[in-house]
Amino acid sequence: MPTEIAHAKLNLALHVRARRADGYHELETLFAFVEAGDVVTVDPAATASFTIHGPFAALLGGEGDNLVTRAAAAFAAQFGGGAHAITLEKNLPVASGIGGGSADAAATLRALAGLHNVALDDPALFAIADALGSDVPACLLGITALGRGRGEQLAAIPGLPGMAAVLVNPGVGVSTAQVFRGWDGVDRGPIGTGALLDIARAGRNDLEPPARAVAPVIAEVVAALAAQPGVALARMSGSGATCFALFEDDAAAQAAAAALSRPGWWSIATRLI
Ligand SMILES: C[C@@](CO)(OP(=O)(O)O)[C@H](O)COP(=O)(O)OP(=O)(O)OC[C@H]1O[C@@H](n2ccc(N)nc2=O)[C@H](O)[C@@H]1O
Ligand SMILES: Nc1ncnc2c1ncn2[C@@H]1O[C@H](COP(=O)(O)OP(=O)(O)O)[C@@H](O)[C@H]1O
Repeated sequence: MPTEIAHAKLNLALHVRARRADGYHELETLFAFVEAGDVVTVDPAATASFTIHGPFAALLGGEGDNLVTRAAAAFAAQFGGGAHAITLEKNLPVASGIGGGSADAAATLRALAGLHNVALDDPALFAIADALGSDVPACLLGITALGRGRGEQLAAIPGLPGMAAVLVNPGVGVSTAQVFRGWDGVDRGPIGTGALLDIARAGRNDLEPPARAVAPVIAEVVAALAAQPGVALARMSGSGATCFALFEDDAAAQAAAAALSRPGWWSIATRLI
């Protein structure tokens, strides 16, 4: 049964550079992925079906409109391949800045591409990902990369595989569009050059102030992560509200995840891939 992990995405830094006429924003972002993720399974079937289960399934409001089924429909329109039985194990919080929906769509495309002998670097597959959302091309590749444009212009960069990471979501969903609308319009400059951890630490997430205005608890989460022993970087990811921290070792990450376990909060220790 073709199974793909929809790895959670982190924005180790996210610089908003300009507002565009098409309603999107010009970004520079350091994309990284962690081991933790949703799980998508795709099987050829006589009739199409889609089921969601897992800890955050209820937050998706049923099996109707979903980035997984949208990805499957776009794949079928382009490449054919017949009907599929698709399941989604929803382990990641929804609308949370770690690209859960984007990662699910990308995992669906990877599974279908594998089943139907479509190369992962097929430009038509990339075009489907691009049309599904700004983060879907990055999730399709699933590698550490510098993203430009609205996030779809990708250049691979050396990552930090195995580095310990903690993800914490304070249980509030925030709208990506609303957070972008709250950006103050000030271009604070590009991401630097050098080793990933150095340029990430020297960078910032320009969406953190507008996200904090929507969900003030984000400031508390970042401060709590930054105060943990062994922390190398603590920041909000994407448009929030999930925050992450990178740690010297797994033991420090596990201790931090335990220290940040509060009622209504989701926290996990994982690793960069
Ligand atoms: C902020 C980021 C950073 O990686 O991540 P998330 O918070 O979603 O995880 C992404 O840029 C989000 O990408 P994605 O979630 O795919 O967004 P899309 O569906 O393309 O766009 C949703 C809305 O966000 C705004 N948007 C998105 C991307 C961008 N570069 N500029 C924008 O202004 C637009 O208002 C758009 O209508
Ligand atoms: N499979 C999916 N998983 C998560 N969200 C989905 C999915 N399909 C559609 N969505 C919708 O996409 C929106 C963005 O979700 P998500 O990708 O989790 O957030 P973000 O892009 O902020 O990380 C949510 O509001 C949700 O309703």
